[in-house]
Amino acid sequence: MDVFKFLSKSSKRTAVPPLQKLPSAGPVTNPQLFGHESDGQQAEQEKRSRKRKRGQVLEDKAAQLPAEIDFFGGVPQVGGKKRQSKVDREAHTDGEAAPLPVYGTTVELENGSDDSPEPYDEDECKRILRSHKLKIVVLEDFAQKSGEVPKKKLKKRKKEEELSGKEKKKEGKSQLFPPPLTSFAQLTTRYGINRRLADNVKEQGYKMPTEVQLGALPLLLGGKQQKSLPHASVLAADVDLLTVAPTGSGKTIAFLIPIIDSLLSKSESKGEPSEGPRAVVIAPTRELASQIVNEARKLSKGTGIKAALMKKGMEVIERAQDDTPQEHLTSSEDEEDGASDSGEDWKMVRRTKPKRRQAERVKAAILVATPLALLNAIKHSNGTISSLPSIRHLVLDEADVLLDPLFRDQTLSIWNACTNPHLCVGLWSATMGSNIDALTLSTLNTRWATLSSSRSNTPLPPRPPLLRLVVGLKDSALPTITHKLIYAATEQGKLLGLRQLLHPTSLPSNPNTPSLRPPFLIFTQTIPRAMALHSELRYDIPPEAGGSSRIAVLHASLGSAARASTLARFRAGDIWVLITTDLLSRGLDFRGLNGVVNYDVPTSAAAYVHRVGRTGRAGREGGVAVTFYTSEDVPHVRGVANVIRASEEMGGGGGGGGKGSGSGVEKWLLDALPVPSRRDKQRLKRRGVEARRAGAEGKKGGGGNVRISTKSGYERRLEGRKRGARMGSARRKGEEGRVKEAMSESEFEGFDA
Ligand SMILES: Nc1ncnc2c1ncn2[C@@H]1O[C@H](COP(=O)(O)OP(=O)(O)OP(=O)(O)O)[C@@H](O)[C@H]1O
Repeated sequence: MDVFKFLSKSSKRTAVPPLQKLPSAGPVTNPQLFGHESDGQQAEQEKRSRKRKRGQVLEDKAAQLPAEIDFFGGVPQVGGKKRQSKVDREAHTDGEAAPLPVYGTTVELENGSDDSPEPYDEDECKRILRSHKLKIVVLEDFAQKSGEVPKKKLKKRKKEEELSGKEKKKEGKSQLFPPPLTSFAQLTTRYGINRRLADNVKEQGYKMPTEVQLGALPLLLGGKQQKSLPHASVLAADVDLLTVAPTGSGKTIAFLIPIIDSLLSKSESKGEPSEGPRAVVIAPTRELASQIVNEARKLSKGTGIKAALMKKGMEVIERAQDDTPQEHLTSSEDEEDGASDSGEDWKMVRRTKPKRRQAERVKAAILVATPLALLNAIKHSNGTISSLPSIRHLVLDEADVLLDPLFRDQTLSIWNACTNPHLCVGLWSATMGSNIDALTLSTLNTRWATLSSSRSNTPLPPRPPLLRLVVGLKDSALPTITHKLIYAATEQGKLLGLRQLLHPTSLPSNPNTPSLRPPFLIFTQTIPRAMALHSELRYDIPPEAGGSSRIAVLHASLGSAARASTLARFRAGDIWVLITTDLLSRGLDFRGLNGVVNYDVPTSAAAYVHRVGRTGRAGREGGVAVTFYTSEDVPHVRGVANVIRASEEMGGGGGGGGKGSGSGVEKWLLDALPVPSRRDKQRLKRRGVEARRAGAEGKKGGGGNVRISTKSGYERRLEGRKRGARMGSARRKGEEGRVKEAMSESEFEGFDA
C-alpha cells in the first residue's frame, strides 16, 4: 500500500517546490546580522573565508527515500564531502548542543589567523560599532531614576534639562565606543587571554565574532586591554553588564570566555578557595542549563576549570547533620521545573514529602543551575539562606524571565547571597522589559548598601559601573527568518493548516503559503494541548519514512531522563517534528532547525521572539516561523504582528527575511488588529488565551470548541476508509437512505468540538 498516496489523496498534489535555502542545508556563511556591506574589514574577512574548504554532508537516509515520502524534498542531491568538522564531531559525541549532523552541512574552518589592524582610533571604533548596530551605555543615571531621587525632583530636573538642551549632551556622554573585537585572534593579541582557552575557542571553528561578541568581549575583558585604547579608564575595572542581543547570536560564549579567563588568572584566584564554585550561571530550565554546561566544558577543556550542572543531592554549602532542606520538588526525579496542569512551564511546584539527600559537595568552579535548584541547595531547614562568598561571577541567562515575578524572589535571593564585594553580574537575554534596567540597578545599590553596613571596618572596593549593551533593535525577532501570520479561523482550521505544512506533496502553489520542511518545532500553549496534538499527528508520517517515531512531544511533566533523551534524538535528527510548550522556547540551540510553528499564539511579543529564535541561529538564513491564529486570538495577536513587521523592516522591508516571499503581516492587517490594553497583555502573559486553558473545553461562551482530539489520525483514517466502503456499497445498492446516513457520519471530526 502506498501510504503516502493514501494520505495525500484528498489534496491536490503539486511538485515539491524548488530548492530553497534552509538552515539545515548550509553552513553559516556569516554569523553577523548587521554591517556586512559597510565594514571593509568584514568584507575582507569574507573574501578570505571564501577560499576556505567547504564540504557538504548530505542526509543519507533522506536521499534513499522515494521523493513522495521525502519530507526533506529539495535537499541538494549533489555529492559533497561527508566530512564533519572537528567541532561538529565533538559537539555530537557529548550529546548536547550538537548540530543536526544528518541534515547539516559542515565547514572546515580556519580561525585565529586574522591579522586585521587594531582599530585604535575612536572614530574607527564608532564606525564599526554603529555599522553593527551596537549601542553601549553606562546606566549610572539610572541610580537616581530608580528611586533615590524623589519623582517630583526628577521631573523638575528633566524639564530644566530639556529647556537648556542638556539632555542630548548627557546621553552622548554616557555612550561608550570601546574597541570592538573584530577577530578572535585579538583575544590573544589584545587581551592576552589564557592560551589554552584561546585554543579551545579556535577549535570551535568560528570564522568571526558575532555582534554581541564583538561588543561584549571588549567590555568584559576590558581590564586587560592596553591603556592607550579608547575608554581604558572605564573598562580598566570589572563591570556589571546587561546585554540585549538577538536569539542565536552567540551570547553563551560571550559570557563564558571572560569568566573562564578570569578564573584562570592568578590575581583573581589569590586568596580564593581552590575548590568549589567561583562562578554561577542561572538559567530558567534544566535543558538550557545543561546546554550551557556543555559549552563551558568545551571552552575550558584542558584548563583545569570544571563546569557542573546543579543536580539534586549536590551541596554547595556546609550543612549540619540535622540540616535537611525543607523544600523539595514534586517530580519523582531530580527536576527543578515542574509544570502546572495548565501547562505553565515556568511554574514551580514543591515536593510534599521531605526526603533526606545524600550530600555531594560541588567541586566545579563553574556551577550552572536553575534558580530553584540552587536556592534549595543554599537554604537551611530553618529557612535561612547561606551566603556564597566565593562567587565572583554571577550570570543570569534569560535575565528577563529570571527577574519576572515567577522567578524573581528566587533569583534575587541567590543574587543577594553572593556577598563577595568583587562580584561581577551579567544579565543576558534577547528581550529585556523596560523595568529590568531599574530593577538591576536598585538590586545592585541595595546589595552594596547591605555589604557596606556589614563591613564597617574594611572599606569596600569601588562599585563597578553598570553598562548596557544592545545589539540591533531591542526586543525584535531575527531579520533572517521568514515570518508568516496565518488566520486559521478555528481550531480545526489550524490542524488542517499544520497538516498542509507537514505533507510535502500537498503543498499549495500559493507563494504566500510558506513551505516548511522538518526538522521543526511546534509550540502549544499548554501541556495537555501538546499531548493531544501529538496523539493527533503521531501517525501522520508514514512507516516508510519512520512513522510515529519521527514525531515526539516534550514538556515539563515528563521525567528528566525522558526529556533529555527526546532532546538528544531531536538533535541527532531521529525526530523530525517536536511538539512542545514554552519549556523549549528559550536559549535552546538547534543549529539545523528549519522552522517553528506557533500552533497556539505565544502569550507575549517576547515569547514570540524567543520561540521563533530557535531557528535561523548564528546568521543562518532560510528559517521559517509560522503562527496560526483563530478568531479567539484576534484580540491578542497585535504584539506578534508588530514584532514581525519590525523584523521585516530591519531585514530590508516587505518580505524581510522572507526574501521575496511577501510580507508576513500586511499593513492593513496590522492597522485592523485591536490594540490590547496593558491589563489584557498582563493577563495573557500570565494565563495564556483563556479558552485554551485546561478545563476550558466545552464551556459555553467561555471558550469551548478548543479541544484537540486525542483520537489519532491513523484511527480516523481507518474509520474514514470503513465509512467510504460502506458508502460505496450503499451507492451500489442504490439505497438512498443509507447513502445519506453514511454521508452524515463521514464529516470531519478530527479536531473537535
Ligand atoms: N562567532 C560565531 N560564529 C558562528 N557561530 C557561532 C559563533 N558564536 C556562537 N556561535 C554558535 O551560534 C549558536 C547560538 O549561540 P548561543 O546559543 O550562544 O546563542 P544565544 O545568543 O545565547 O541565543 P538565545 O538568545 O536563543 O539563547 C551556537 O550554535 C553557537 O555555537
